Amino acid sequence: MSKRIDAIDFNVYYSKFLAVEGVNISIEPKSVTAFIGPSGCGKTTFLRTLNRMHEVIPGARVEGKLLLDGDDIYAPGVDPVSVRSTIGMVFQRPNPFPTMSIRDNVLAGIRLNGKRISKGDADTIVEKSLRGANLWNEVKDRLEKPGSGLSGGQQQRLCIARSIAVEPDVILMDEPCSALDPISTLAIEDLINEMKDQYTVVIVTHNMQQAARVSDKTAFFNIAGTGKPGKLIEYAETSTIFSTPREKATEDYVSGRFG
Ligand SMILES: Nc1ncnc2c1ncn2[C@@H]1O[C@H](COP(=O)(O)OP(=O)(O)OP(=O)(O)O)[C@@H](O)[C@H]1O
Repeated sequence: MSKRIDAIDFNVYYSKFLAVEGVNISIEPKSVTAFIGPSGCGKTTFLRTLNRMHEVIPGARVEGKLLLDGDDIYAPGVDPVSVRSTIGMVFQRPNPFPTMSIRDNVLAGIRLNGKRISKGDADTIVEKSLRGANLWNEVKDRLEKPGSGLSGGQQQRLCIARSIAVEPDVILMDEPCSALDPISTLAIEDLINEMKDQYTVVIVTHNMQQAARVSDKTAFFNIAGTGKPGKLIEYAETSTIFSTPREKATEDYVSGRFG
């Protein structure tokens, strides 16, 4: 089930360094939201706070509220591991477990959560997840072969299959196409378009055309200078951000004048 995310007066620190300051944003369910902005403005940092991945870094912490359908994921007593199975993540470089079979890669998240499942249920999940990641037809005859034998684009779709196998509500993607060729990139973009029927999708991208192609809403982050915190400058419908943004900095960035 797709869920809504609300960040309220949200600050993100690496020890004493305030990396992202004062974010207020509401991310809609069943939609794709893109985070754009120049290098170092905190896109990845903020993305990683959305499923509590940020806090695995020693000294890293947050302030403010982060609500998933109204429930604060940072409230005392909330288990970060369960947050991460509800809010999945796909990384820049495809990272399937190299020696594991394609089938076991899809099931890895479920097994990590300690769930016991029958062979029949596992078969169903593997097929459904691989179909959901548009990979089934390409791998159905070699499910027992290692995941590392796939092309880069196929490996990334395998990682997407692995993240949807645990039936998350939200999928976070950190530049999921940056290591891929243009054809594989288009395959992933098509997939992102389909995924929003079921999930809340948030994607960090450096590629402006990609943001324009795949996202419903776009958040532009910026940074005033080295050592300064990144801030959310403007958040609106993607078509507005790319045609008639409210802020000059947004216009300069999307028209390629800086960044
Ligand atoms: N592990 C870390 N420890 C300390 N500071 C960090 C760490 N990771 C990132 N930072 C700092 O936090 C700020 C935001 O970095 P972040 O990687 O989130 O930006 P970004 O917008 O995603 O950049 P890019 O587009 O280059 O990936 C930067 O000043 C960066 O140096």
